[in-house]
Amino acid sequence: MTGMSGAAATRDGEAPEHSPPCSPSYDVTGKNKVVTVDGVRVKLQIWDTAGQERFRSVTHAYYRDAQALLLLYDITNKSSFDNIRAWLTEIHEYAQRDVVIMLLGNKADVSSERVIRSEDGEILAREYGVPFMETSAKTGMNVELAFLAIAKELKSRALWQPDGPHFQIRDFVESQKKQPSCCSFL
Ligand SMILES: Nc1nc2c(ncn2[C@@H]2O[C@H](COP(=O)(O)OP(=O)(O)OP(=O)(O)O)[C@@H](O)[C@H]2O)c(=O)[nH]1
Repeated sequence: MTGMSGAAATRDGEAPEHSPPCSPSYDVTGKNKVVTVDGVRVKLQIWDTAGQERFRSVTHAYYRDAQALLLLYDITNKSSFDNIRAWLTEIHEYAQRDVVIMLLGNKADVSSERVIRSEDGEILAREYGVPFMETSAKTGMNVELAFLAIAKELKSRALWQPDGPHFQIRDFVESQKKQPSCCSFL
């Protein structure tokens, strides 16, 4: 999966306030995920874009109401990485100003075909002030962590108090993320 996925959170059992409209370009089925954060079940309603090639035709309504956006590139595909800047420009223009953004470099299991270094993802993420990690949908590396971090951030915002502790999503991701096992070809 490359491109963008959006998420909106509710406490489990509540109906989401906003849903993306129906379109053949988006998979809006079967993507609800419940994450338990400190005893609170947070339901994430997740939807995907169909792939980076079609990002220009994305209907902005799909992510206008998203509370979180996961931007995925494929570490074996340079154009998917190059498209991330265009996604970020779109987000800046059309998404909610306080949307939670996370950058993910997927397919970290196929190190032999890697063309994007982990540092390149880190540099891009730092430039935009967003958390970053590499993932593998195949092995599951860091996948649960990505959803957990989003759920924690959204729960923290929902329960925000001026004097309360503030969850720092970037620190959390940095402290928890696993690095891909390195590097049989080096
Ligand atoms: N090895 C490996 N393969 C993956 C991983 N994630 C996805 N794939 C494979 O990559 C291919 C494309 O995955 P998709 O999820 O369809 O990617 P997409 O960018 O959403 O593609 P479109 O929806 O067709 O635009 C599939 O064959 C997946 O099995 C991963 O982390 N590791």
